[in-house]
Amino acid sequence: MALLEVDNLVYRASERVILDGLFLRVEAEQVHALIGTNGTGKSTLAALVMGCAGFRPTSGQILFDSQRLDSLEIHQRARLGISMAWQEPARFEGLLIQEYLTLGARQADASALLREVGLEPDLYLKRMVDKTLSGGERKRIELASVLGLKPRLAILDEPDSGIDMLSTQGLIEVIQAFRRQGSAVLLITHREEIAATADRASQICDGRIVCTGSPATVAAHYKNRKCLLCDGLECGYERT
Ligand SMILES: Nc1ncnc2c1ncn2[C@@H]1O[C@H](COP(=O)(O)OP(=O)(O)OP(=O)(O)O)[C@@H](O)[C@H]1O
Repeated sequence: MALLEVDNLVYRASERVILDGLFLRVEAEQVHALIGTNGTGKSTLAALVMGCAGFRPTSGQILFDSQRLDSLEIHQRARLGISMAWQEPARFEGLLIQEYLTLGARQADASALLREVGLEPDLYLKRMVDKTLSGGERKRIELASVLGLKPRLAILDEPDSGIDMLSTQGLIEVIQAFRRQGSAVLLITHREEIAATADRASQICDGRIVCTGSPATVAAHYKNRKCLLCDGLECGYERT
């Protein structure tokens, strides 16, 4: 039984079908990359798994460790061991970085976590999590906070996105840190070299998973696709 099982998930918003019968399995302690063109439903899937406000499946189900998540709020899912680093990390005005990194994990070593994401503790521990931090610094700090929670499943939504973000090698090392501590990772990325570090990968297209396999297989499938958004037929998608 996989740690995360998404079965025939449909999600409609504003009369639009965004996820259209999506199946996905993420195994315990594995890094699973999710790739796909813009607007194909990656962040929506992440929000549905995390249980963000306003995101509930239209139909289908999401199981975590064999337990249905449907009726659980975001904090209850967090208690089960699901954590997420957002595409656009939030700011928490009035909190020191040191406090932020130990909020959900009191025993966490904030200095060690900062080093894991390539930030010098002496320069950052006593700074506020506010707008004086660059986008890349906020993203690193959010990754550090998720790492410190030691989640069973970390959902990383485009940890590589935007300017001034983690260097590729630095990010790969952070992903390895998740792996070392036994966290499974759902890794949403547009970068092939980041996806290549995963154990498995899936391609999402028009709200469905159209290919799952090794990162190399999925990247090749993605790059060889005949259309920007396919119906799963042209690329030989077979639902299993
Ligand atoms: N509430 C909503 N109403 C209408 N459309 C929505 C709503 N929420 C999301 N969408 C649309 O659903 C599609 C999927 O969005 P999502 O953010 O999941 O894409 P994504 O794959 O993460 O894209 P990107 O790679 O650009 O981050 C987009 O076309 C988006 O505009």
